[in-house]
Amino acid sequence: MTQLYGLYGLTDADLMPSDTTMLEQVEAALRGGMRLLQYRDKSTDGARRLRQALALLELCRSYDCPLLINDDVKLARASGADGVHLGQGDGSVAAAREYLGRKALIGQTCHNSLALAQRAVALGADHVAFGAFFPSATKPNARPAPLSLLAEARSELDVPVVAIGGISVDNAHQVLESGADLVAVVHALFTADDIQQQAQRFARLFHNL
Ligand SMILES: Cc1ncc(COP(=O)(O)OP(=O)(O)O)c(N)n1
Ligand SMILES: Cc1nc(C(=O)O)sc1CCOP(=O)(O)O
Ligand SMILES: [Mg+2]
Repeated sequence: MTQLYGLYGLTDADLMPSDTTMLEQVEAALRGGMRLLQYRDKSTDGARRLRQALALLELCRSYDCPLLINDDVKLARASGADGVHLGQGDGSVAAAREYLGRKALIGQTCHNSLALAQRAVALGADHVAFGAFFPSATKPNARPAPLSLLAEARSELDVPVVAIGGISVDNAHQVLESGADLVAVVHALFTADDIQQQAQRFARLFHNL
């Protein structure tokens, strides 16, 4: 079973406008030690989304890094990705578990609510995400979540806990010391001048725990 731990990168179509830039940036993060990737793309071009998911999957496989698809269980199954990430409005976790099978990785956004996380796990999620812990350039209107929630989640839940929202190399220690198992990052990772080195900086924070 995959151990979920470490740096969790999310792709961003604005920062990665072509397949080539996306794959280059993701590969740099993988070389630096990224341990989980989410393909997050809000476009409606199904052919492009399938092509990109397949290309990411091939790349991720060569680094032994699982790939999750944001929002879209059908694309997760069609591409053969390792699983899916669902928001509260993205369909049922139980239906996703049924559709993708028992080995699939299924994460759900739980905002600032332990109750939502307990429900997600009861319905079949194998990891949960809380946020936003800091102001996010990618999602400026994300609902804030307190650091104290991470310790509570750690003691109440038996699944890996993801922290997201405005996480940087400088503030990540706060969510890690509070109990997060993974830090999910867009801006502070993929806008770095040297993405590989930036991923290494994030990865080192986990070694020092
Ligand atoms: C790891 C992780 N956590 C939270 C989210 C946000 O999901 P959601 O609320 O469905 O919003 P969108 O990302 O779909 O805009 C996430 N994608 N990944
Ligand atoms: C996709 C997403 N979801 C969030 C939530 O709080 O649920 S914050 C967020 C964006 C994360 O990007 P960055 O690292 O640039 O802040
Ligand atoms: Mg969503």
